[in-house]
Amino acid sequence: MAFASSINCVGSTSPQQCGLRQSGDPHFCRFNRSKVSRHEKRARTGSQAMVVRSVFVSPEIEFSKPDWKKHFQEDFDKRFNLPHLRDILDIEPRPTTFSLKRRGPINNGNGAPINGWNGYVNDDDRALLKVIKFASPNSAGAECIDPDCEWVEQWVHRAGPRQQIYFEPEAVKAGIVTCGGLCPGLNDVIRQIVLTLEKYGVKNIVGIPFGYRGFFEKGLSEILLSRQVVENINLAGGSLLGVSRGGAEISEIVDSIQARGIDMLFVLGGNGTHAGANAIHNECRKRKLKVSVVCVPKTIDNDIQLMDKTFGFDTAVEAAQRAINSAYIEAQSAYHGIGLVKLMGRSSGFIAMHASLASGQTDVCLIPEVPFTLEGPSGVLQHLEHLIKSKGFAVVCVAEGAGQELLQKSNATDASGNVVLSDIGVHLQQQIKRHFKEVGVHADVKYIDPTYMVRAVRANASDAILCTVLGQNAVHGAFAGFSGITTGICNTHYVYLPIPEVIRSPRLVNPNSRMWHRCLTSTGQPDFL
Ligand SMILES: Nc1ncnc2c1ncn2[C@@H]1O[C@H](COP(=O)(O)OP(=O)(O)O)[C@@H](O)[C@H]1O
Ligand SMILES: O=P(O)(O)OC[C@H]1O[C@](O)(COP(=O)(O)O)[C@@H](O)[C@@H]1O
Ligand SMILES: [Mg+2]
Repeated sequence: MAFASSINCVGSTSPQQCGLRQSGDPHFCRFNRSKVSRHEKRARTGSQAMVVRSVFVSPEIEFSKPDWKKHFQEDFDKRFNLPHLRDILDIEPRPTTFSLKRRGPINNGNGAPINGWNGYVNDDDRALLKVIKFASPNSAGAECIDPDCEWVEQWVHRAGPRQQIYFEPEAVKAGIVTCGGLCPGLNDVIRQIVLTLEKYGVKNIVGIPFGYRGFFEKGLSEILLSRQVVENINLAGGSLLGVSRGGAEISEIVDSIQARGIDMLFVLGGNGTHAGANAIHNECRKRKLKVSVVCVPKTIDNDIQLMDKTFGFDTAVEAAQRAINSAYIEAQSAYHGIGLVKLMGRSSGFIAMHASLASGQTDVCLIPEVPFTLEGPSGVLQHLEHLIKSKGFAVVCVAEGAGQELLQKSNATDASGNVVLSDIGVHLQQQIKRHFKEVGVHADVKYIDPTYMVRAVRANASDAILCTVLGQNAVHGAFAGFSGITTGICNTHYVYLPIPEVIRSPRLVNPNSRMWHRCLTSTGQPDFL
């Protein structure tokens, strides 16, 4: 199948770069050979007609048929439809208790707005997911649906308060849980969820300690939450509730949800946490429980699909940039100094790329999505030698998941099943020292690993705002009766998305994107291949 391998993602050479590492989904960014005749023709004539997809496209869509767009859109609407408690339960809504006006009634008691004023989101409101119309699959950063990159509208559900709600606030017990690793802004989101729940009139709010484990591990008890408890928690990093990996026993968790009488569960976490939340949602459905499971994506790596960014990412970049700045000062002040900074990014190099761009002080940025060699005339070490000889110092920024193929694999996994990576930072440090010793050139290598310092800081202003909106929207989503959804910012608008769509694969830096090209322009680095 020479053809299939020739039309993988733009600029990618491995399945990981197509988002296949976790999803194993062969359709994520590869066309079905038998159904793409025009594309095939182009590929065979040798042009660079390779296409990156921003969304999954069902293998059933036949691009050779004139009505493929209609089928795509029907399929898209079906997949992005939000699961609702009504799907399994015979329930009626009631007018909301969430008031948008300070004084006086906002509706006449049955939900109809007074004087035509209406500050609520309509269930039929939609936001456009993608706004660039690419002229060809070869346009920089093109994300296409079909081989010819035609314009296709992709509408997703708008987030926000609804006029009708599906819970009696006074009777609601709400739970909040934070899973995975830390991320700046967790406390901001917890705080906003609590404040918004109280605004609806909810009185029974609890935190589940230390992630999913808190549901069933002995000795861990619920933390009562109220405005008073959460008032100042946003002033510190970390999570008031604690976090953990592993321990996602779905049926035990749902038993525990039932035993505790939880009606709404707010789950803050990354890809793994979302998979767990979706499983909890499905188990609740199976048991016909009136439980709303709503996620807020938390990942410092910024690796959740479809979203502009996740909370904490801006803050992480700011903190990472300070580490790069220190490496720069150290390198510049030393005779033949080389500053080396390792940043987080298990499979996605967003922090390394953005921190390099923000600082403007990086000469070499290495990320998991872009393969590189260390040795040889086009290798990283030769380039560093050139930098030392030409400008006297150099700064390297590497993401933890970069260059794993150069290292010995440990085969170890953490409690959540994530592969424990080999340390590329330490490896680079050793290899740089060895190389310069071998070529007889003095080099003073200063290695900085600020990863946990980056993760532990409190959210900056822009993240604090993002956390506020996402926390509030999570509560609005639960009261609206949705379950199995997550909240996010897509193309500057706030939306709800069904969980499976955002965790098909981790979001990766597109090596053909303008942003990666800007990073290369800024660092001045060559291809290391
Ligand atoms: N596929 C999965 N199904 C159910 N639960 C999962 C899955 N993957 C991870 N989890 C659980 O989600 C939690 C967080 O996962 P982890 O990968 O550590 O962090 P993150 O959610 O940030 O990716 C852990 O408790 C883990 O056991
Ligand atoms: O040492 P820990 O706590 O397992 O965290 C390390 C990992 O956390 C991450 O920041 C990702 O965390 P999440 O999986 O929670 O999103 C990775 O970049 C890093 O590999
Ligand atoms: Mg994860």
